[in-house]
Amino acid sequence: MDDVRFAVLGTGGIGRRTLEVSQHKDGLTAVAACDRNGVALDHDGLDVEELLDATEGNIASGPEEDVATDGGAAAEPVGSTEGVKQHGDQAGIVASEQGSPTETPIDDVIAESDDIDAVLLALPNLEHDFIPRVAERFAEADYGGVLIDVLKRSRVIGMLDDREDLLKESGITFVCGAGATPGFLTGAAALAAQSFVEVEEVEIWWGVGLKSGYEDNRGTVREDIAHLDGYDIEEAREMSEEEIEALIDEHDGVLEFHDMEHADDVLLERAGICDAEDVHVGGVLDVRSDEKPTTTTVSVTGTTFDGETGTNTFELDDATSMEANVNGPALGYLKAGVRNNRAGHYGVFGPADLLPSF
Ligand SMILES: NC(=O)c1ccc[n+]([C@@H]2O[C@H](COP(=O)([O-])OP(=O)(O)OC[C@H]3O[C@@H](n4cnc5c(N)ncnc54)[C@H](O)[C@@H]3O)[C@@H](O)[C@H]2O)c1
Repeated sequence: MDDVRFAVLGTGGIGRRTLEVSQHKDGLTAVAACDRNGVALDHDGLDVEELLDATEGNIASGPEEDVATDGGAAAEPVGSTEGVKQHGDQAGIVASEQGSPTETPIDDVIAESDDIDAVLLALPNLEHDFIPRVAERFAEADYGGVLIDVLKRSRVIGMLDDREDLLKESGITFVCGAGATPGFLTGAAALAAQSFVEVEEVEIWWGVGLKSGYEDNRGTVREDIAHLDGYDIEEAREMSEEEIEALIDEHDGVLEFHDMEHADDVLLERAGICDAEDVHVGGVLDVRSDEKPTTTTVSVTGTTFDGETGTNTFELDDATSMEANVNGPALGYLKAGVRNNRAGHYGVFGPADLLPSF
């Protein structure tokens, strides 16, 4: 496992950090990266430092309305720059000396995918079928490697399962929901459940302090707003940057979420650990402080074989940031995906499927 060549689709808040964290992990070489405007490719390995410097404060983020909803090439960007955070001359990857502008960034990576072991999809998920459709395009091109996403919404997992035959035929190992929650914390719940023969409830409660990362994570914040009472995904997608700022002001920078539609539920159910309805996810996001507003915990309550009822709790240190807890696990799951792919295990896998079975 010392020769994993990987690509990142989307170099926003998450994708950039994945590239950065990968430099601290063994055996990972970034060979391709793209955003909505450009692509950087080098099979000998990208100069990650240069790419990060060029895109610092210069992410081609933005609302999803400029991503077409039908399949194929139409899913490429169509040029709107509304909401794009662009402090340099050019937005995103094209500001790097390794980047080239393109109308077809994802297809450009697919064209090179014979020499790529794994592709992390750090793309927005405001169009729920966007990531499944991207997976389909890789399968149609006969890609035989790992695809991995960090998406959050439960309903997307079914859309991936619907495409499992196509993915298997192509030799793709798709690891879904492999960020922090779902991802890291789903895996923690799967481990914590091992004491029990019956799991009654899984409670995930997260805290994120995002002051210094706020600019870089506006895509994620927009998606989270859709989970607030009175909001849905369409409204969140259509909100202007000013409306988002006004909403954040109203809450003094602190947003609290309950009963979020996070795929930890279906991912734990498909691994046989508990019913999706017994999984509850909520948390607190503070965009004005780097301190976590609350400690992130996963509590799994269940009954042991000898009739005891107990709660196993997994707690993250407040010193570990959201970026550390999304990207470390995403790359860890990516490596686990490559191990499985090389062993001929194809199809759709959740984080809990890569851990001890229940
Ligand atoms: N599971 C977790 O714990 C977790 C945590 C945080 C974020 N996320 C998810 O990560 C994803 C990315 O979030 P982010 O904050 O990095 O978003 P972002 O808006 O900062 O970045 C998105 C990137 O995708 C690119 N992009 C958009 N449309 C594209 C297209 N058609 N072709 C090529 N590139 C395109 C953009 O240019 C940008 O580089 C979101 O779906 C978010 O929900 C998951």
